[in-house]
Amino acid sequence: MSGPPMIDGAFARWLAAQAGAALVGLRAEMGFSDAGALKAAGDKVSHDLIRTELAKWRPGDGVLSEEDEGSRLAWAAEVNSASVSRLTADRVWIIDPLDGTREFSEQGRVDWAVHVALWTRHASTPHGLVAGAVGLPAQHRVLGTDVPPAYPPMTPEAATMGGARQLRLAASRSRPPVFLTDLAEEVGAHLVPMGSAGAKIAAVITGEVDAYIHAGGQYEWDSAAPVAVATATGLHASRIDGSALRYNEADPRLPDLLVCRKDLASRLLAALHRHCG
Ligand SMILES: Nc1ncnc2c1ncn2[C@@H]1O[C@H](COP(=O)(O)O)[C@@H](OP(=O)(O)O)[C@H]1O
Ligand SMILES: [Mg+2]
Repeated sequence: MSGPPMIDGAFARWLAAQAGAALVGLRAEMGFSDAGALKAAGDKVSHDLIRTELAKWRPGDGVLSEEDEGSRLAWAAEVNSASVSRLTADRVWIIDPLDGTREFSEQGRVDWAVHVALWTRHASTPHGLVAGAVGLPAQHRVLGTDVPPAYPPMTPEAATMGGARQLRLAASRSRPPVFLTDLAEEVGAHLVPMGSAGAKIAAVITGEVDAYIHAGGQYEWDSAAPVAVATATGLHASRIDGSALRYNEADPRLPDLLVCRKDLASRLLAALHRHCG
């Protein structure tokens, strides 16, 4: 019997591709006249598909999903954390079935993504992410830890900061951190507004932008898969105070992060310290 790949990284890529194809089909079928209906259907179709395949092919693993009330409310007072199975599981899939839901509902936009990451309790890295894939269906690509992309090229202009080419900082289209305009001016950068944390981190991975800074709110599922791929590629990924990103915590809120090439990390962290430390 043929099935999806056995190896977790390749399985994550397969799952992201399956969900991506379903989402592309949904956009074609529903059109863009009712954005609210398209967003709701996109979240549901992708979540149901990923949940079904995980239950079938990885039945013993835990799941933390944006669309799953049970895992989402693990920190809330009314939920007994002992009853949340992912908190005692050794392997937990952290998924965002549709990241950049808003952009998904806008015709022509390609900055939306499917996130599939695997966290394990005994991983050797602080973030604990051992596999991951970021599907970018409208860009016809999936980035994954199974075949980590090449480290992005470093141009001499970017290395000198303030040289001929300005640094490019990806930022949320709809909720950029309030300090980011001042910070960008200070480090000689210009902002590149984009939807979806996955699409922005993918843009750092491919070298389209030099860094992604976010603050003010996000959850583990918004960054787990893209951070897994970014770090497999050798990029820097941390909280904006430089501390480690941690996943499968009882409280899945993970409100800020910096992803960039390693050569830029200390300068951007110093600037972040000045602007919001
Ligand atoms: N202040 C905030 N609070 C909570 N979530 C936020 C947030 N800012 C961004 N996000 C989430 O991070 C993802 C990327 O956001 P953005 O496109 O603005 O960069 C989106 O995920 P979803 O599309 O999965 O909801 C969005 O909901
Ligand atoms: Mg998201």
